[in-house]
Amino acid sequence: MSNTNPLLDVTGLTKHFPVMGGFPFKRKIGAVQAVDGLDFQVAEGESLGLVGESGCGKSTTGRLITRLLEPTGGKISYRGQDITHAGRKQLAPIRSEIQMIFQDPYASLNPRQTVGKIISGPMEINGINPPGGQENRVRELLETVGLNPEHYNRFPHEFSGGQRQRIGVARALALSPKLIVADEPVSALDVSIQAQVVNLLQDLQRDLGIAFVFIAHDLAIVRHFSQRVAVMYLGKIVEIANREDLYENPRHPYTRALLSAVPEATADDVPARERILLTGDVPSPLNPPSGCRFRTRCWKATEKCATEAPPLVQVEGNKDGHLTACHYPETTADLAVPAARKSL
Ligand SMILES: Nc1ncnc2c1ncn2[C@@H]1O[C@H](COP(=O)(O)OP(=O)(O)OP(=O)(O)O)[C@@H](O)[C@H]1O
Repeated sequence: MSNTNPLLDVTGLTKHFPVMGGFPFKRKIGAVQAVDGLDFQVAEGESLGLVGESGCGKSTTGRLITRLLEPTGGKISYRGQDITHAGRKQLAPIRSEIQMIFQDPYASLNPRQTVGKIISGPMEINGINPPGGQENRVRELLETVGLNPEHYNRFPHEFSGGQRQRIGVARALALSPKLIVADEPVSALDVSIQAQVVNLLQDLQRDLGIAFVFIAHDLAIVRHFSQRVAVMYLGKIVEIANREDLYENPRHPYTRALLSAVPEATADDVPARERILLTGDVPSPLNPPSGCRFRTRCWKATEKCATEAPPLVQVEGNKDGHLTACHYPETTADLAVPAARKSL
């Protein structure tokens, strides 16, 4: 990706949710460090996958980018404009360009509104009357997402999960966005339907040049969709790289462990990737480990990992934006042999 004029430029993005307690007067007794100092860019028309286990801060990141949440720190620039703390008025023209698709196609559509009303909603709110009228545009959008335009007057409960997600996609397209944040858009769908919706999003990215931040807990889904992938762990990006580099040469032990859980078809003479089972739970973001946050589950951790947080830096010998945050990144030699695990 070109780093000149990214569509979205995020630096040091942080969101800490205050935790209140105490009696009789409630006061702040701590903070959930949901997102803690993220740096990444998204180029025009590019798809970035954001991957990690439940609770690592993916949805919070999506909501910060779309400014549904107010950041605690850091900076969000959209087309060179600082929108970190932009008010309603400054955000108005940008709101139409950045849209979100949600995980649950059942909860995200108003059951009392017709499909036509749901999809034209964003046009209505923004006072946009396209040439040919709103109804015409909605019918076009239904076709774009692979639904019959005759569905215009029907209600969400008349549709399957996959069809409902297509309606959600049509609504996101209504204002011709430049960037769509798709938050686990297929994880609530049957496996047989997931690929169809991913293919639809892929077509939109290619044909309409829309950039995507595609949030998923599953590296397998992101693999076919994203040109670049960022792996998150406990509020931090631990590795970010082009798709090929990330899947073929993971440098962070956590990425390697996540990838080892992705089923793969191998030829008879190629050994299957060794499965790395991480022990222990993800620590609480209320009180994350010192130094490297992954160290309590990492087979390579040393004293240094407990005292020094590793910065996200360029992988040695790689000039193409492959970054990792690890004091002891995996080497090509490491990847050839099973990970030696040790308890900490
Ligand atoms: N409004 C909130 N108030 C307090 N804590 C929150 C709030 N929203 C999220 N969190 C916490 O922030 C952390 C990150 O949550 P987030 O939903 O961003 O993670 P995620 O990676 O998207 O997980 P999932 O895949 O389960 O949605 C979690 O510990 C979560 O409990």
